Amino acid sequence: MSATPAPPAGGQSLFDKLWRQHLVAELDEGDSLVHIDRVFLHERTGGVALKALTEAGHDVRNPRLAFATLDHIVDTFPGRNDHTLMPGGESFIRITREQTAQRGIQLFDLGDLRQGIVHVVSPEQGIVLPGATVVCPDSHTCTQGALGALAWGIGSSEAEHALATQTLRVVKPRSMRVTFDGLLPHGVGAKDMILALIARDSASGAQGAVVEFDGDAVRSLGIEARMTLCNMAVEFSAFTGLVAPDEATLAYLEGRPFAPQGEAWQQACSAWRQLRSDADARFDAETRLDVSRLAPMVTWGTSPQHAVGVDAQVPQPSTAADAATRHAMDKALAYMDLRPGQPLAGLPIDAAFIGSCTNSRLSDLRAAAALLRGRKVAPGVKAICVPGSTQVKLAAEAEGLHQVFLDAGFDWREAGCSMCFYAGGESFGLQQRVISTTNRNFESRQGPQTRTHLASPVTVAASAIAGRIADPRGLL
Ligand SMILES: CC(C)[C@H](C(=O)O)[C@@H](O)C(=O)O
Ligand code: SF4
Repeated sequence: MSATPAPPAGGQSLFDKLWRQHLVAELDEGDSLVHIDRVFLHERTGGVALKALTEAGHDVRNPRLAFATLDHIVDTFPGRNDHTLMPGGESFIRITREQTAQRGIQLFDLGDLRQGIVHVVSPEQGIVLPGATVVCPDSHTCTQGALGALAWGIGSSEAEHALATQTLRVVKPRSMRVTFDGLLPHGVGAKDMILALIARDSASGAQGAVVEFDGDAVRSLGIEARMTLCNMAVEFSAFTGLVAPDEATLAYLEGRPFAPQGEAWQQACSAWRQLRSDADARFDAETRLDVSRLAPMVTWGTSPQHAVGVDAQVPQPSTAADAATRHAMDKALAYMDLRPGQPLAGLPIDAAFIGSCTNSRLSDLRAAAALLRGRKVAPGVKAICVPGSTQVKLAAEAEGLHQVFLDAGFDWREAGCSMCFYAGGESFGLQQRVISTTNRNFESRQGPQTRTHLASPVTVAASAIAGRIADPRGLL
């Protein structure tokens, strides 16, 4: 172990600054010990981590800095109770309740108005804050980087370490900046931006880097849309994603239950206004993407990198750069039951899903509802809307959005992950074709042999009405 070196003058990225602020010590073998400001847990992985900690005889270092929610396997059916469709799922719920109660950790349980998907409720409650380090045993923790935090997904044993010590051992990741230039066309949003980036640079494009998203197109996104952008950083193989906080971030956080109040709020704002990359910051990698002519994006295959504009055709594996890519494309097309050169628009769908930590916030539901108002889901299409949190659900209901979804023919559910992730219970059915606002289109992700097409909320809404993959632009 050695003393922390003096900070280099200038040239620091936001990530460098956050890293330095949290560095406790440099350890051997290139590891660093970093302070962890918040640990968030959910019932699928968090209860197990707490139980292991109990069995090992360790205390939770600071229970007030740990939070838990029920989201992954709980039912989302209206009038739900503790029942879950996941075989054996009740034990995950029970263990999470027992362990959080024993440890004095706040749990956002069913019936608690703060319940919802972990990455939706953490910003909503003001638990994640600019400049904070936040970890959760869940890969989409990167979502929370949208607030200017260093937030990343960890494994269960790391969660135990973080709970017991309020620190983690980490090898400092490399850094990358992605600048989105231009202004987004009407009907095109954050989901399309991130799918376009991953499609262009591949699902391994970030190679474990902390990716800072910047540029005019990012600055003009609302905070919830920035969460959509950061949510899929992990699908780009990033360590995490983040956006430097600005006045919009501060306005979003002001008055949230766990955000600082009064004098402490003013002090926090002064510190947060310093959180940005220096003009001469150096990154290990840099790339840019102009969004001014971007089309709504839809995936055709089984990786988020298999995405094209909704007005484009399924690509030809014969044009792939190498044999491995060609083979992967052939396999994806066989799974998806598609032919090279086939137009994506017009492809009949069986189901439409609006939800998940990618696209289930109030702004997502408003955008979809604006398109659905006065229209009906095509006959034979199963359409489901699952708000990301109980707060989102209540806010949507207060605006009458639930009625728009119900009138159109959508199910209106309780908050949770639901069919974003097949937990062994509810699914769309064998080989059903689903257009979905989620973040993963892997084989069987939404149920056995389900064929998932990822898209934005407006593209999913337009497709639900058409009964086929459809371009939302003419309908907005
Ligand atoms: C179950 C959980 C560990 C998992 C994750 O880490 O992301 C899930 O949230 C997912 O989206 O696949
Ligand atoms: S909504 Fe989906 S991606 Fe997000 S945490 Fe839940 S299962 Fe994972």
